[in-house]
Amino acid sequence: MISPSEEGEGNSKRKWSLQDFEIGKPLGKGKFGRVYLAREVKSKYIVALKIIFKEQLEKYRIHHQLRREMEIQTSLRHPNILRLYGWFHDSERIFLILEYAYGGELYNELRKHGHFSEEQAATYIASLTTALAYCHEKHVIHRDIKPENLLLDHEGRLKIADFGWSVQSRSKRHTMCGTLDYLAPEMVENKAHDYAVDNWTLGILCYEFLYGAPPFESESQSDTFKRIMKVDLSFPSSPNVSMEARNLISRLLVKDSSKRLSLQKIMEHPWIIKNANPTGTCKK
Ligand SMILES: Nc1ncnc2c1ncn2[C@@H]1O[C@H](COP(=O)(O)OP(=O)(O)OP(=O)(O)O)[C@@H](O)[C@H]1O
Repeated sequence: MISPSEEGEGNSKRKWSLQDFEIGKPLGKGKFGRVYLAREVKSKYIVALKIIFKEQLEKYRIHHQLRREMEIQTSLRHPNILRLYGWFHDSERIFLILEYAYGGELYNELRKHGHFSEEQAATYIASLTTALAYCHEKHVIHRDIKPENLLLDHEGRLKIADFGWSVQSRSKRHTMCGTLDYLAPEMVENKAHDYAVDNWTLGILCYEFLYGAPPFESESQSDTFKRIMKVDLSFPSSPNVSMEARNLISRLLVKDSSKRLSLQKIMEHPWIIKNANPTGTCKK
């Protein structure tokens, strides 16, 4: 079966419309739209159709952001990045034709189990690392990697979704964005930042995957802020978390962004080598 994109390159040759799809059950609701399971009539290919109301985009003045998100996501081809096959619109709505992630949000898995095993956590971190290396090669910094933006396919393979906050750039950035818990010190302080912000986030996620909560979580935003700035990191005693895992986390949560472990070094780290499943799949 061919995917909608293989019929024509992106949106340039193939013009999609609502008639090309049978709409199925709702998959979820976001801030700006709803997502439905859908099937392309001709190929019977299953996709997720995200519907965004133009009125909402105008109200929140995010049409430029969405356009950027769509352009970035259509240009990326990686097994751990959710495909955006194309888009179309009518007078009121914009429709995004997305790869369907059968396993839903990684966040739900994490909440259901409390934390992941070392094998699962390492597999997700390795998947994220290869996907980010690919993004960085293309000069894309994601900047909003958090469990809610990570989906799972039918084999438990991680897919990065939601490029709303990502930027395509060769220079250091200054914009403030994202949820505080996952932000690197240079972003909290609004200093210039570069690709190493994603490496910090990998450290945060690795901690959260293994312990069930992000490391600097606090009662208030200002306390989280202070803890990030101090890199106030502690490891609760847990029989499930090895010394090697803690070593990797400590080498990513480093204030000086130039001293953080590189993506290549993450892939060579003993904890990843020992625990990550090379197929990238995780059976529950
Ligand atoms: N491609 C997909 N495959 C399966 N489920 C999806 C897919 N995309 C979204 N979903 C589900 O639909 C829900 C809403 O997605 P959506 O992207 O609109 O919300 P969001 O991630 O909260 O983003 P935003 O904050 O930008 O609105 C998600 O929580 C997810 O469970």
